[in-house]
Amino acid sequence: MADELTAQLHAAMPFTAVLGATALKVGSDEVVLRLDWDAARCTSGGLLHGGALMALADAAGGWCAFLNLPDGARGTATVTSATNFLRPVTAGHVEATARPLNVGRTVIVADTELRDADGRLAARVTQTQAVIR
Ligand SMILES: CC(C)(COP(=O)(O)OP(=O)(O)OC[C@H]1O[C@@H](n2cnc3c(N)ncnc32)[C@H](O)[C@@H]1OP(=O)(O)O)[C@@H](O)C(=O)NCCC(=O)NCCSC(=O)Cc1ccccc1
Repeated sequence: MADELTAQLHAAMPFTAVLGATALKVGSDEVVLRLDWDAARCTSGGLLHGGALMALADAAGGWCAFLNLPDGARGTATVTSATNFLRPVTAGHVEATARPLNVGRTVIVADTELRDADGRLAARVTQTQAVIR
């Protein structure tokens, strides 16, 4: 099941394959993606790169927004994204859980928590996704 979801993720958003993200759960109420810590994904000091964390969160939030699109919409695009990095990820993995904060006619706001392998909140991302018709 996870392999199938990951194949869907990589087909829909090819950069997630380059990133090395995997999909654990996909639904309109919650999308969960995962990224393993790896030295190649780090900035200095062995910290998982902020851009990698933001890319993971964007993919989770974007997929969640897509699954909440109103009838007649054909897609979604990120128009703003705000991130707070609350603690570094230096080992293990990080999981991004995206949920819809508000589903509007023209804009969907997704709220995404990134937690480390111990379940600690490492970052929080709020994204605004445009509804494309
Ligand atoms: C250090 C601080 C910024 C502030 O912490 P505070 O508000 O004072 O919070 P608090 O005291 O509660 O500590 C919480 C935890 O913080 C850590 N820690 C705290 N102090 C120190 C210290 N002196 N030294 C070392 N670590 C320290 C420690 O783990 C601690 O946990 P513990 O208590 O040991 O269990 C923290 O929020 C942090 O590391 N955030 C993550 C930053 C990050 O990983 N950014 C991404 C990579 S950068 C990038 O790629 C750029 C980029 C971005 C975007 C795009 C492209 C590129």
